[in-house]
Amino acid sequence: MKKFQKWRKILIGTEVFSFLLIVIFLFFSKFWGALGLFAFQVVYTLLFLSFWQAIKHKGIQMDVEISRVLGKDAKYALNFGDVGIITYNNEYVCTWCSDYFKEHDIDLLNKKLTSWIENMRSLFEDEADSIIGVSNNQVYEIEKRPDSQILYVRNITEITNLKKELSLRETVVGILTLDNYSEYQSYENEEMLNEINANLRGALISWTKQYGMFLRKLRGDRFLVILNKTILDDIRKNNFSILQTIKDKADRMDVSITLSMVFAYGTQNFLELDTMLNDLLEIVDSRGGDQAAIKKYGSPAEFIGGSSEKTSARSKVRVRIMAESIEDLMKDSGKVFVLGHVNTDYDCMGSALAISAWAKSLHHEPYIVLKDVPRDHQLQETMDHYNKALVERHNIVTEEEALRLFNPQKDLLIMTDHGNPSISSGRELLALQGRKVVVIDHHRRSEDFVDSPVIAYVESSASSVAELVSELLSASSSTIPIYEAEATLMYLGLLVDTNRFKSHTSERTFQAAATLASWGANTADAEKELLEDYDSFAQKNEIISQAKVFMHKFLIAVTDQPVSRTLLAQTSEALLKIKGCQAAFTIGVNEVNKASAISARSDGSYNVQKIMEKLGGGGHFAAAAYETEDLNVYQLEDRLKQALKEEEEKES
Ligand SMILES: Nc1ncnc2c1ncn2[C@@H]1O[C@@H]2COP(=O)(O)O[C@H]3[C@@H](O)[C@H](n4cnc5c(N)ncnc54)O[C@@H]3COP(=O)(O)O[C@H]2[C@H]1O
Ligand SMILES: [Mn+2]
Repeated sequence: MKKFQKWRKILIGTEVFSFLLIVIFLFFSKFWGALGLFAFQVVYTLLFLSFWQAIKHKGIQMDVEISRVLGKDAKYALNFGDVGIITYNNEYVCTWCSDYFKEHDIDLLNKKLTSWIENMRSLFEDEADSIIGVSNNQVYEIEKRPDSQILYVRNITEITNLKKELSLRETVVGILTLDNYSEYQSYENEEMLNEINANLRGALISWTKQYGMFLRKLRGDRFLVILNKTILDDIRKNNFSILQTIKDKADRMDVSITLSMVFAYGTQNFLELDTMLNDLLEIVDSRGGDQAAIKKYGSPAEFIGGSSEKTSARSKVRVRIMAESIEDLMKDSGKVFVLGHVNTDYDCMGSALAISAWAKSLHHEPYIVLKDVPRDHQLQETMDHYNKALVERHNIVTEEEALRLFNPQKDLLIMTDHGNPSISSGRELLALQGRKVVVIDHHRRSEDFVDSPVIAYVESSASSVAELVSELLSASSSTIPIYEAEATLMYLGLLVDTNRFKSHTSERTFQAAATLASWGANTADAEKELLEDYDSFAQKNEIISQAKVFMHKFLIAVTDQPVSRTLLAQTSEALLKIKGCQAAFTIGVNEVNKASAISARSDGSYNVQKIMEKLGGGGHFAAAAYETEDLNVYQLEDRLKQALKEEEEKES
């Protein structure tokens, strides 16, 4: 319309000019001339206005046909492909459109295009080259030609519906497992087993029937199910209520059996699905069972449930078998290299020392790859205290030194207190071809787990690796040189990881503590090692005073000052002492790498691991953490709050 504005100026110009002429005629008393001119002016104005009105109403429809612009063949091609073309002006008003729109009863000419499909805006604002929009239940794909004001439109309703339908019919395979069932099978009497089968297996079978799944028993405790995406969505909507049903029924019978389910989909390659299911089963098992894991091919796995901390299911038999297997592997290998995690803590160092002593007892040269790796400063102080004994009995080396000594064909790597190569002190060692790895860990296993370990002893039911290792060493028949220094460091690992026997403890934890005491742990002085200096005490209280209540049951404290990860952990632990606080989160800048870090703790009734995993971190049910260089502390606080809210909505 813009270029027609000049016509308005011409009209006004001529009107003024003829008005002046009329005045001049009147001045010279030429009445007839004035009257004639006036009549002409009226007719002229009326004509102009009606022309203007017509343009406004009908638009500047220049009678352009595609066939004239592009030739007849192109017009047929466009008709055949059912493609429409639109041109528009700077105000995003349609200035011309092809016959396609008339044929489909879409009236666009001279209308704002966004009034037809709202999200076309992103095309105009150059945010996207093509969009998918919906109008009148029809789905259109609209593409913009670069550097011009032309749009191509295609109706993709049918394809979209087919795709949706296809994805709903997509095959999903799953495996359902009753955790711990096999233990009962070996120890319980026939009568009890019958009751378990009738109650738990019965409930499971009728649940799968209710949803119309295909079900086949693989073992006494394991079932294969085949379903489709629609059914999976239904189960999800129901929040996998069967998990709770099984748990409740088991509670009533006083057996600790829970349900684990894994589902895989997203590929037609059944071998691929098989691998996905096996991986998921392992992950779910090492996360403690009682949960569902779903994985779409190519996307990260999603975990649902797991709202109970699994009670210890690690049988004495399993401990003995593990101890024997690890020992055999050490015997068959050359040197043994023990790897820990960065930000080394008591548990990691204590268990590394114990494994080093174990290897030594089998006459193998052990190396602990934890030299020059950032470590907790209290740990450093304790190690300084025991320096003489430690230097005498252990080789602590840098990764560089280890790389020179390491022979991938013969030597053995043992990862302790971690299973994720990216936080390992031996990242480059782990990347070498043909290396043999053993993992001993108590963290719930995440997806970033080291590739093809020979043995993975991952027990999330254990309080600490110190607990696991003290059991392993007790089961070994060799005489292991562990004295006060090693035992005290392990005992401190146990103390810190259980927040001084307050969380994540089981009967086995206290047994481990007793074992460590019998090996010479200085339990009386251990507490003293954990005393804080005044500065960190003051800093901690300063952060605590900033803490705010969130959603009535969380406490969140934020500081933009550089602090140690340990201080963040200690602050969250301190916040838990406040009444009504189910989970505490402390956010600060990690003094080592300047990343924004969160340390999360719960009183055991809330799963903080789930929240940290949602952000990209990990940990355990009651103690978890996350670190990122992409957000500042306040942005991280917002992300955390959002995650807490989302989780709450999901739960309700
Ligand atoms: N970037 C990340 N991504 C994914 N997961 C992450 C992560 N950073 C930490 N985690 C996980 O979160 C758990 C808690 O870490 P956080 O730093 O709060 O707490 C750590 C550590 O800061 C704290 N700590 C170390 N020395 C301490 C001391 N002297 N006094 C008190 N607490 C201490 O004890 C906890 C030992 O944690 P543990 O290794 O068993 O378990 C860790 C680890 O599993
Ligand atoms: Mn640790």
